[in-house]
Amino acid sequence: MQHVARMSACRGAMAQQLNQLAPSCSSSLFTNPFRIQSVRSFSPSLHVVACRRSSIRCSSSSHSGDSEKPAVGFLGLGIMGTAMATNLIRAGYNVSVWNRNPSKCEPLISQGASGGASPADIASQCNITFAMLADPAAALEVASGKGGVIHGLGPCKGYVDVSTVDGETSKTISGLVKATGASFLEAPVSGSKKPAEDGTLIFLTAGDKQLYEQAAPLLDIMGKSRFYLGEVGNGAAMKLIVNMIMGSMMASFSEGLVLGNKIGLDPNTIVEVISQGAISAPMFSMKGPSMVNKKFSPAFPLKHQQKDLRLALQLAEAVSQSVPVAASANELYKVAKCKGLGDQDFSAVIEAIISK
Ligand SMILES: NC(=O)C1=CN([C@@H]2O[C@H](COP(=O)(O)OP(=O)(O)OC[C@H]3O[C@@H](n4cnc5c(N)ncnc54)[C@H](OP(=O)(O)O)[C@@H]3O)[C@@H](O)[C@H]2O)C=CC1
Ligand SMILES: O=CCCC(=O)O
Repeated sequence: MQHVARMSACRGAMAQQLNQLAPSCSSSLFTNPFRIQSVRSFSPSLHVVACRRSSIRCSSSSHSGDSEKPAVGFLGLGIMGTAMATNLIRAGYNVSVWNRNPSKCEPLISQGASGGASPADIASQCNITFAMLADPAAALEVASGKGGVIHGLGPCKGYVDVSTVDGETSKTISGLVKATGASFLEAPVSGSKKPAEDGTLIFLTAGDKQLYEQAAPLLDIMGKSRFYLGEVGNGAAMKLIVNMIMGSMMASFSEGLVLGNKIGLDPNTIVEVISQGAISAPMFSMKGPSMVNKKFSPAFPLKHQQKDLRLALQLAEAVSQSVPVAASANELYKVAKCKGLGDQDFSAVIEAIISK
């Protein structure tokens, strides 16, 4: 992990140097919103064609006076936000935190973070503010409700929303943020509680390219790779497609375990057989043993997986695309939610199948 962190730091510094050399330009890299730029495939040639909007080029001094590091805000300290903010604190950043339920700020404050009275308060103190919130309603509330982020934002500030929301919500937040003169990046993540703790998330970003570059050293502390996908909405769409596939895979895996068990096969052996074949996936190997033991300690809460399937179905509906497998999986997650399993891990969807 230290190795990953060191490599990320080097990549960030290298990108920064190259960006200082970057000419003002237009490039086909930016005309195709789906062109991918990832840390794993970092190459100087990708960065030297980076366009920079000088109008939002600002100094990044922190409130502690450390001009090397921006002051960072973090809003939303659930399973993911707590782990991500912790990594920023451990990397030596001045981090200010806020959570709706303030008790979740305490462990971070005891590690050196500052607290804030509201999202606006945090945004006004910080250069870059991250938000990791439950769903579109929460993301909108924190961005623009009473005491919301936009009341503390302004020119030279950046807002990075890493929550999983739909593209329309993200575009609405982007518009509100940009109206203050601040810049906006959507950056939902692939990876769950453990990758968040280990700093190995995958960021799916879209929006202001300069903010992407400014936030890169922070993303590289929290993650192992990052993709820049162009216009706001593309990061959200990528995330929803990944989670649509994941939700269907988990439902199908659950069906196999339940059927196999019913006809007398050892479910642990099913997990082992799958792990050695072409359909092996880390998710099956990680979740299988605890599912067999009916242990659903939440890493990715089931209610969020159902939200993501719902948003993916809306995305498909908007372009008249049939997604019958995902639609069917969504029904199972709805049943599981009705059975009171919303706060359990999403692998608890197996309980919706067992009762059928
Ligand atoms: N867990 C995972 O594996 C992953 C989750 N995600 C996504 O990340 C986001 C967060 O997930 P996770 O950390 O697991 O979720 P949690 O349920 O653990 O945390 C949700 C956070 O949102 C806050 N929140 C909810 N509603 C509101 C509101 N109306 N106003 C202000 N704050 C609100 C909660 O505050 P409070 O504490 O006060 O309730 C909490 O801080 C979700 O969009 C999820 O889909 C993405 C990748 C992986
Ligand atoms: O949104 C949650 C994703 C969980 C994962 O990628 O393992």
